[in-house]
Amino acid sequence: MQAQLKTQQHAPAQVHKFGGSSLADAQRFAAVADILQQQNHHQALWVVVSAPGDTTDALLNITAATETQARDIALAALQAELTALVQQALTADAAVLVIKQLQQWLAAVPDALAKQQHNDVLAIGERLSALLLSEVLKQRGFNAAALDARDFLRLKQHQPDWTASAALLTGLTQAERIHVVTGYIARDDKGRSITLGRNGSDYSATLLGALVNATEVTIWTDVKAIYSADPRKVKAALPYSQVSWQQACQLAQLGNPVLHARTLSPLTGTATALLVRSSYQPQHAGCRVVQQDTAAQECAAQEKAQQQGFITELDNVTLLTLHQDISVSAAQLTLELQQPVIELPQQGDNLCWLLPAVCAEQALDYLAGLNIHAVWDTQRYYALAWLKSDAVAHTDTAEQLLQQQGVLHRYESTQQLIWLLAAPLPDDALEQLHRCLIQPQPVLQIVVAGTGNVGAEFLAMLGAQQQRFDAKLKLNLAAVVNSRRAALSDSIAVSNWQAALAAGVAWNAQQLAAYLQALPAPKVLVDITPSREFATLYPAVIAAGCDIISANKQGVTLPGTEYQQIKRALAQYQRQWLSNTTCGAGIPVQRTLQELLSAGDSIDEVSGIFSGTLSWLLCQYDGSKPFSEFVLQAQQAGLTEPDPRDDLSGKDVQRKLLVLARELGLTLELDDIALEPLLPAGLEQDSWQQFWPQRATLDDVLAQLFATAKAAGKVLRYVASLKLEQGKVCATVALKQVSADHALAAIAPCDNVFVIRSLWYCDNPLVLKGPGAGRVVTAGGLHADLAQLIHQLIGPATLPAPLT
Ligand SMILES: NC(=O)C1=CN([C@@H]2O[C@H](COP(=O)(O)OP(=O)(O)OC[C@H]3O[C@@H](n4cnc5c(N)ncnc54)[C@H](O)[C@@H]3O)[C@@H](O)[C@H]2O)C=CC1
Ligand SMILES: N[C@@H](CC=O)C(=O)O
Repeated sequence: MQAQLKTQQHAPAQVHKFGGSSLADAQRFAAVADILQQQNHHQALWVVVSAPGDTTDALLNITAATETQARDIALAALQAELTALVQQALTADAAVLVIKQLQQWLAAVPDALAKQQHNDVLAIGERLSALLLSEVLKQRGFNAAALDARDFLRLKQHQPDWTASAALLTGLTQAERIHVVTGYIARDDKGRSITLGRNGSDYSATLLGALVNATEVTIWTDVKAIYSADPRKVKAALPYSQVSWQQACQLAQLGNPVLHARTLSPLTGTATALLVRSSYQPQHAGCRVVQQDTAAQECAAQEKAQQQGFITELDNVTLLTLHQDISVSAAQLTLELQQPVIELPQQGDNLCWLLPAVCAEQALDYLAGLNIHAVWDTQRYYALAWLKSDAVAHTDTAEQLLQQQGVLHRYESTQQLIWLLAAPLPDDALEQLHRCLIQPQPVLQIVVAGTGNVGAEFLAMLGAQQQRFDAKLKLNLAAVVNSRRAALSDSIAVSNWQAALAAGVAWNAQQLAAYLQALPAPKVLVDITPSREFATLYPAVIAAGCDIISANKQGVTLPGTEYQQIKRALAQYQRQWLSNTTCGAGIPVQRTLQELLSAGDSIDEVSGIFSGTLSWLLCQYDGSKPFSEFVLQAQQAGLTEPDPRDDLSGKDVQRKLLVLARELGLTLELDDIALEPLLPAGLEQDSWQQFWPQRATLDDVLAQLFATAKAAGKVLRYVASLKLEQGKVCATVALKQVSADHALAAIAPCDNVFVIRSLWYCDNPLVLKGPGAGRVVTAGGLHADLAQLIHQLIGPATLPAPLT
């Protein structure tokens, strides 16, 4: 039947469902309108709404009131509350009409109750939400109208009557209109109002999704994902960004509160995607329940599903034992009771069903009506179910833990394990169990931006790092990005990153931020690009919960206001930014300065050779061939900046000096550092390709400088200096001639030298020396930063045994 319905719908459609908490007050109505405004309006937009806040509970109390006076007081209180909501959400003119309508509905309540039409009373909450939201949307200029689901949605013995519903809906649909539909209510085949029970509005949304053949149905709620366990109890619960349809069905059967079996049923086997998103955090991409309608999707979803486990709990449940030859299934009883009924793996000849104790008597009555005899075990249990994953091979520790808590029954199938206990697990035991069953090791999500010289080397080393830390922590490569593409695939095999990137997509900043948001913490972005534009994304990256490791010097040298903005974001979100490779590549110069300062030393001067490229060039150049040929050689060895003129102009050294100045807490800008470039003026213009034909000018200047120095018995060195004297800062970057016995003369090509003078290192300075550029040392330095983050997660490193 659903296949026929699809052919009646032409325009692609989306359904968005908002629950009571998403519509609790006027601000929430405005937030919902904001969300709808941002949707793709080329698709027909259908909205399904629950009653505002606790309105349904208030209406249930009114229907249950036994005294007229108590009922009227409750009605008056509800009217006052809802009137205030309407007045706050709408302009005065629009509010008048809605309030008048509300008054009419509430005035009709006593009569409806007298006629036992309780469901008509319960419908008032959803009717108000639909009317109010459609008016809010109209105020924003949209063509919107409220639609009472009872005008088209028909159910016969709990089952949707697709033919009748589709025919009625066709007559009510208007093109280019946002239809705001009441959730939770429908009519039966006799035309009576019915309610759809617990989470009925979610069911309304998926029924509507099937009727209009929606491409997506989004359930907007107050959680941003489907979690591996209840995130209110288990802090380390993992928010999954995708679950398979099969997993969602199993979770629903186990009574998971996010999605219910009935919600899933109208869309099972269709092409409609189901999303769970938070209306409080609409920037999160949420969780997608994936239909497995293509081989590729099925494969990817299954692979993922095998790695994702879940723990769900049900308190106050009881057992029904039935003979196996019965004509009704647990799924049918679930529909009848609108409560989860879990069929336990069979042990012996009988069937065993687990269900909430509150509805046990109702279940027995229903079964008795079908002449089915069931035995009720009146013991109340706490049930803990584990939906298995391939990530966990054995459960010994979990079993031991649960035995200590007193397991009464245990049921296992290939996909699930259910334990019944006498009392709920304390939260710390649940946390421990989560560690055993869901995440035996913490996972650090790593996103790598930049796959050039250094980036490719970093990725090449990552496989070995994964193995080194394997026993304690999983390093998951969650994305690889370069200037053209992004592989945003949750889990990329490190050996396969090139292929993953080649199959990746063009990306933009918003997509990347949303992807980072959705990744479970802890997560780190490693910036190995040379891009200033990329560095400006840091505040959004930090807001998405990522730590940052950067080799990119652009972020650490942004103008003070932008740099401070990043620092503020780090403080706000309590994240870290490690940037040791931005100066001296793998040499731990910033770390040394940090340690000295934190121990109470005060730094007076940092000077020396900060450029590996220039150090290499000036050590290697002997006048035998043009200087530019050495530059090419350095570039090919991966020593230079992507554009080597960044080195030759001294700009790169100027940046490094600023990095160290900021490390010392100085509020310097790049222009505060006097710069004497090696590159003749004018040659820094245009592209590297345009520069190349003009290289003779550079070659001539260097030949002359070299000859002069040689004649004086000296060598050329490009020297940076940062001096702090009586509160004054003097920062310079310049070419120097130094004599052969000078400390900066006796270096190996590519060496950096950092000479640190301080209160404690006064007459005899502290000197750090070693290769300051190159793929391997820089990628190694990035891994040193990464290791620092890792050790914060898993504890300090175990050092190798001392040499004997
Ligand atoms: N080569 C060295 O010895 C050292 C390099 N560094 C720094 O490492 C960084 C990378 O250097 P290389 O690997 O040599 O550069 P590269 O030019 O070989 O690679 C740069 C990578 O960044 C990507 N990229 C550029 N703009 C991007 C953007 N806006 N968004 C995303 N990706 C972008 C490119 O597609 C490329 O994959 C630079 O910032 C450099 O200053 C730092 C210390 C030492
Ligand atoms: N070109 C740079 C590379 C590292 O930052 C340098 O050698 O200074």
